[in-house]
Amino acid sequence: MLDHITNHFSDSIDAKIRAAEDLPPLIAQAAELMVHSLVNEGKILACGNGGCAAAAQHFTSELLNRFERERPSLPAISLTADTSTLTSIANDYSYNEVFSKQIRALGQPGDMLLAISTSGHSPNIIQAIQAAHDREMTVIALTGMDGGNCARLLHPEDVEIRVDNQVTARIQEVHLLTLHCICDLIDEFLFGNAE
Ligand SMILES: O=C(CO)[C@@H](O)[C@H](O)[C@H](O)[C@H](O)COP(=O)(O)O
Ligand SMILES: [Zn+2]
Repeated sequence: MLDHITNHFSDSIDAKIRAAEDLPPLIAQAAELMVHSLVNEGKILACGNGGCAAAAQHFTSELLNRFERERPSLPAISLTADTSTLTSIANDYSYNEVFSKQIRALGQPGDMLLAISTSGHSPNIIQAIQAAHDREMTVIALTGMDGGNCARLLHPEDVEIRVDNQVTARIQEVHLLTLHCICDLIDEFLFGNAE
C-alpha cells in the first residue's frame, strides 16, 4: 500500500517536472490573453466534466473572489454549477449541449472560454469550443493525452496547454497547478508586484 502511494507521488512529481519544461510559454500566453480580455471588459467562461468541472469552478472562484492577495473581483463564470440549467438542457436536448447553449447566451465577442478536458474528446467540450468560436471568443484549452478533437478544432489565436501524459489524474494535477500559475500571472499583470 505504501509503495502504491509513493508511486502516485513520484508519478505526479515527474509529470510536473516535465510540465515545467514544456508549458511555461503557453501558460504565459494564456494569462496574457485573459488579461487582454479582462482589461477590455471581457469575461471568462469555464467548463469541464468531473474533476475538470471542479477545476473550472476552482479557477472562476479564484477570479471572482481572490487568489493570494487583496484585489477587486474579476468577472468569470463557471458553466458547470447551475444544476437547473444543466439538467434542463441535458433533459430537453442533449448532455452534449450543456455548455454550448450557455455560451451562446452568455458569450460576447472578446470574452474567453477556458475549456478543460484531459482526453480532449468530451463532446460537450467540443461543442463548447465551437460555440465560443461562433461568438468570436478566444479559447484556452487545457488538455492531455494527444489533445483529442479539441486540439484539432482550435484556431491559431487560441492556446492549447497540453499535458504530455496518458493518466487522467496526473493530467488533472498539472491542470490545477497551471490554473494557479494563470491566477498569479493575472494578478501580477493587473495589479503589479505583490511585494
Ligand atoms: O476526476 C476524474 C478522474 O480523475 C473524473 O471525474 C473525470 O474528470 C471524468 O471521468 C470526466 O468525465 C473526464 O472527462 P475528460 O477529462 O476526458 O473531458
Ligand atoms: Zn480526478
